Amino acid sequence: MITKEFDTIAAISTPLGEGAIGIVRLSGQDAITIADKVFTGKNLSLCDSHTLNYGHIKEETRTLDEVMVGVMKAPKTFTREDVVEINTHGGIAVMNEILQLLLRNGARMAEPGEFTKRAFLNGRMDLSQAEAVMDLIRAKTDQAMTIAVQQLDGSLSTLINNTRQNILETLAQVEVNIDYPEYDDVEELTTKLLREKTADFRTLLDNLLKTAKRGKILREGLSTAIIGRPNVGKSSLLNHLLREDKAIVTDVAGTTRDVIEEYVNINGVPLKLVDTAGIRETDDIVEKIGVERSHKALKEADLVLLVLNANEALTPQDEQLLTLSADSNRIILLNKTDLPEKIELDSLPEGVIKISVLEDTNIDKIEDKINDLFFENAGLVEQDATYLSNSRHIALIEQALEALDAVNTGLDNGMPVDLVQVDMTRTWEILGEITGDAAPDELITQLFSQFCLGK
Ligand SMILES: Nc1nc2c(c(=O)[nH]1)N(C=O)[C@@H](CNc1ccc(C(=O)N[C@@H](CCC(=O)O)C(=O)O)cc1)CN2
Ligand SMILES: Nc1nc2c(ncn2[C@@H]2O[C@H](COP(=O)(O)OP(=O)(O)OP(=O)(O)O)[C@@H](O)[C@H]2O)c(=O)[nH]1
Ligand SMILES: [Mg+2]
Repeated sequence: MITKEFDTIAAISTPLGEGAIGIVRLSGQDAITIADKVFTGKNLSLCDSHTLNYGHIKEETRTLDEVMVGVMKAPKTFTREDVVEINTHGGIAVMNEILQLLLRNGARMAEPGEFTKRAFLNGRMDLSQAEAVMDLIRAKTDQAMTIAVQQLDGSLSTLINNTRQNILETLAQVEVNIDYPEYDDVEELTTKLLREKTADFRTLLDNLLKTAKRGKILREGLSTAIIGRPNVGKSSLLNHLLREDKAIVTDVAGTTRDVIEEYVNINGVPLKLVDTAGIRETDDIVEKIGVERSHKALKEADLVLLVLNANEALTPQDEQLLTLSADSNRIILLNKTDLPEKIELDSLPEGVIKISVLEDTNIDKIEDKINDLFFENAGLVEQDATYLSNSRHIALIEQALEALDAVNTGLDNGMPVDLVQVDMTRTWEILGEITGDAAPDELITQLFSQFCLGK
């Protein structure tokens, strides 16, 4: 493996706070020479690879810090270049001064994501794996983490590479048929092959796309709106699910004026809970804006928790909300069942859950129901499954499916095989954008620019 030659970059790779330890990282062909200029201790160029070495960082006679320096020699490193990691005390001033010193000694300030970009450009990982590095850093739940680690490990890459290889082989077979038409029915044979293969690829990509909905929820959270008319106990429910008092709860109708957003974890799935202002006709300007936002939250939500008061008869507002939410993924909650039941159960849709936030009755049933609705009772990520969770990948798989549809349409319309081949080739190219084999430079620049500094 020949690595491309780049200049030597430097950045602080740990958070810029008051950490116990901070890491200032160098990568590039001069990394070790530059580090040796400022490090007193062993001669780093003589050290074994993947060793940690004690010493001091000095600028002439002034000592900047007492450090440990990690040396990793190309090509067996994260970037496939020489990498030096100076483990400093984690103060902002210390890390900054050491970084500046390295820059004065010939290193260049790294751009966001540039270390990972080099790992990609030098062939250590493909684009989907580089994206997984970022997903992993951003993961907020166990499950989002599991998906990212699997992708970093190359699960998606393998699936895409195998499919692309399969497409190439199909295209090659078609070429052979065209070039050596030994049989009279070569046209028929070729069409049959293309049809069968297209169906196979479709099934595979369709199944992959089906994981996307779940993958997206696991990564971004399930946006959940709690709606209901004033005073039914929406904020109480939010607080209960959060196990803390985030929203103000009073017996005054119209207490919540604005939308409150909070995250809770249910079986490893993040719910982005949105508490809304009780929906009612109102003249109060602040409350009015809140109510409009509630309508918006309802429209945008993946899941709606509609709260009704069991202790009161159904009101026209309740009816309105029942209609409004009828097309959403909805769970109807009858709250305050600790009080005498006055609501007419017959007039409600099936599957209502009777709860009491006050007495903590049946709240766990809500969690079960969410599992039923979104994860068919299998909330956990399967260890070996490949999930699509990145919207760029999802869009590309959709495009690849469209290209396969075009192959089918072409075959149906009796188009010449070489024209059908064009759409098959396009499928191959689109899939290549996922792994970066066929990604334009601008895309690569844009993707890595979203990374954090020092990564
Ligand atoms: N200090 C430190 N910790 C870190 C990183 C880092 O760069 N530095 N990483 C950065 O993201 C992650 C670990 N990723 C890494 C991936 C590959 C190699 C590496 O040297 N790979 C060699 C194999 C070396 C060996 O087998 O001994 C290789 O792939 O050839 C190092 C770190 C998380 N923790
Ligand atoms: N008895 C009983 N009271 C409850 C229950 N849940 C909430 N409450 C009470 O109902 C009142 C209203 O609760 P909130 O949570 O503020 O209601 P809300 O739906 O957020 O009201 P708005 O913000 O005004 O729309 C408070 O006095 C709560 O203590 C319950 O399960 N049983
Ligand atoms: Mg409220």
